[in-house]
Amino acid sequence: MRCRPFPLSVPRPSKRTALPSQGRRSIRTGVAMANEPMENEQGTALAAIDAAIRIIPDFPQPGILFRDITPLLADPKAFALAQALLLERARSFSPDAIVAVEARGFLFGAPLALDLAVPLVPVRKPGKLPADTHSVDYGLEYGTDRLEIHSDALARGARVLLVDDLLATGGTVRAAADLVERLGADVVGALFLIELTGLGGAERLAEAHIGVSALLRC
Ligand SMILES: O=P(O)(O)OC[C@H]1O[C@H](OP(=O)(O)OP(=O)(O)O)[C@H](O)[C@@H]1O
Ligand SMILES: Nc1ncnc2[nH]cnc12
Repeated sequence: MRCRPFPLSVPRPSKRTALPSQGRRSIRTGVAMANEPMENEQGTALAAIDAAIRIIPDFPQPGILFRDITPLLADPKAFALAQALLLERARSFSPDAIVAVEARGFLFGAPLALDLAVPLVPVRKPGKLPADTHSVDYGLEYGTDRLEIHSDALARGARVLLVDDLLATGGTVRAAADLVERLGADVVGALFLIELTGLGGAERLAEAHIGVSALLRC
């Protein structure tokens, strides 16, 4: 395994809040389980997810080790495992809305919003959203960019879970959090497939009081 599994850093849903459909289910089959040891099954699933992520050196520029999720997307079993584990974590935040960041964040955020039956709100690159927007500039591991959100996308006080594929410097999700807060909603956490450690992302989000959960740490 090239990345380390990142254990649950948020409380599991309590029996009180768990719906019948939220009970423990086999990651492989989706079937409810009685006493199977969750940790071993998670470890196996995380190893399969990790194995489906390809590392491309020097993309998009020299010195960057690019984590390519396209083999994961092309492997329905590994993709389903990743979504099942992300869903378990997402539930524990009890979000009212999922805010997902263009483009790769959409791939993981959209199925989570459907499974949780909460609104999906896209945060997009500039010039893509047709109605009135708020925008913010931010820095990337490789370059700078701007993000936008529709001004009417979130209710004031909504509990928002931010979703993206990967946390590097934290600039993207910090910018998305700024947009959410400008709309008067509350960021309850940030969920990732991969956290790259050593780039200060989790620390940067902690400064903004945003807790991070990720399936893999690299
Ligand atoms: O933590 P950070 O340093 O901000 O980096 C992480 C962001 O970088 C990547 O997106 P990218 O901007 O490359 O866009 P894409 O999803 O459209 O490929 C990735 O999907 C995250 O959104
Ligand atoms: N190293 C990396 N691999 C994939 N996506 C990224 N986004 C920012 N840094 C990245």
